[in-house]
Amino acid sequence: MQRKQQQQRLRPCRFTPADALVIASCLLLLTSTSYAFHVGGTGVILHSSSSRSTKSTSSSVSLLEMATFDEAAADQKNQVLDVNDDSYDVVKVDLNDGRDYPIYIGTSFTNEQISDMLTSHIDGKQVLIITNDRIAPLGYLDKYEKLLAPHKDVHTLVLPDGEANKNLEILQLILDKALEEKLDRKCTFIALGGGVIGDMVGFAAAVYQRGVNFVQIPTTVMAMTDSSVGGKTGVNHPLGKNMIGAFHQPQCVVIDTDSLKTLPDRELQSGIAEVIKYGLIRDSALFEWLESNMDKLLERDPVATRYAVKRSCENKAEVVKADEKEAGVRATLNLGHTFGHAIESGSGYGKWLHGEAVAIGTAMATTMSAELGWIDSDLVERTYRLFEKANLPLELPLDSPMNREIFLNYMAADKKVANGQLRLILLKGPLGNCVFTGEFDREAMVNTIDEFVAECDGHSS
Ligand SMILES: O=C(O)C(=O)C[C@@H](O)[C@H](O)[C@H](O)COP(=O)(O)O
Repeated sequence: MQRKQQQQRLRPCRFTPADALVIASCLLLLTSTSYAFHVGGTGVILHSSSSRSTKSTSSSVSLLEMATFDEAAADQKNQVLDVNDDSYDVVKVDLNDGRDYPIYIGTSFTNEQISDMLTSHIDGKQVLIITNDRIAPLGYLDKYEKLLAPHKDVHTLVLPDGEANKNLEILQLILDKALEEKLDRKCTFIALGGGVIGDMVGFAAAVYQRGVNFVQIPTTVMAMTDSSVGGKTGVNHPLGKNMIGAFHQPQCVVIDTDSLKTLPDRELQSGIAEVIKYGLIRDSALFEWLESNMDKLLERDPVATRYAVKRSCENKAEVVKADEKEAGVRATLNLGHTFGHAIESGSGYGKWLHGEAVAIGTAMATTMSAELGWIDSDLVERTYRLFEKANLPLELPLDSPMNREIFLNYMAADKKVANGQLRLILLKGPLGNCVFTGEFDREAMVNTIDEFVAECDGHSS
């Protein structure tokens, strides 16, 4: 492990009276009811408990409907898919009300294949392709525009790249464009880009004329393995990440892993954080495969890449099917995100790539799980080693503004807070098992935060 075992030499925090009040009330509120369930490994065990009532929620039904994933995946280690480069895979996202949709995953799709896929999922005549100013000059926008032009009335919009631009002001530009072009309710928005574009375009589609169709064409590992699937759309607010949004599912997701050829290394590594996440929370075989194949992923080996993308999409589709609107098990996809989102918001959007913040957040969740005695040190070491192999950060830099106060403030507003109680996803048991719970020792959480901020500027200032 490279991360230093930081001494808990805690200097007194300098809170203003107002800050102290906020934090004190957060900590008090966080000790109310508790609700936990356990997911992972070769099955799904539900154990929900509450100090006020015994909850038998609908999430128990969807949880138990989940397949036993590890059995099917038992032989994954060192295995790569026997895929023909000319073929493609389809992972289906099963939803109710006829909203099922396919995720097409291929390497070097032919123009005809792309055109067929897109036109078969775009009903109306009008299309608005939205991308960013990093993707557009690389030729992808031209390519999709030309492919659709013989069939559709195509409009395009290029937005500024980056997490700092995932906000209501930039979202407004999408709505302005749609209105200027007189796009009607039958139109389809196409999100061509990474997670920021996908989340924003999806949200614009959710609210434009109270909802129009949209299609995801992800171009980053982050978007291919996570954000383009499952219908979480939205924008950031200065007071919290993804705080304004909607659940709105796409018509289809078209993943051409060829587009990763132009992805900067840092972005590639950032996306791998979410792939590691699936391994940690529910797919131990994927984790083991990553332990053996990380080099191939970093070298952009097409077969390994496609395998990681497909496996991630299968995991995500399975969880989304079980719990589309995050009533329960879907929250497990948030491993490391409560800490990570606090880091993204508290450091200023754009300072960290999402996956980098999630990597540090996952290191925090892993450290806390170990401090609680829920996982053994071997799992902590394997987790750290895998993130290190992916060149992902596991600690905050010395110049980070983060401190305990900032962490707790953002975490108290996390979307998983219910009735004042903060719930976290923590690892528990062998690799591939996690819990979503509010029942944990607060001291372990605060100790973990203190350990990670001990040498940061934010702590000492
Ligand atoms: O799809 C989900 O559900 C996830 O939580 C996946 C996350 O990896 C993703 O970052 C998501 O956008 C976070 O959502 P949020 O609800 O925590 O804002």
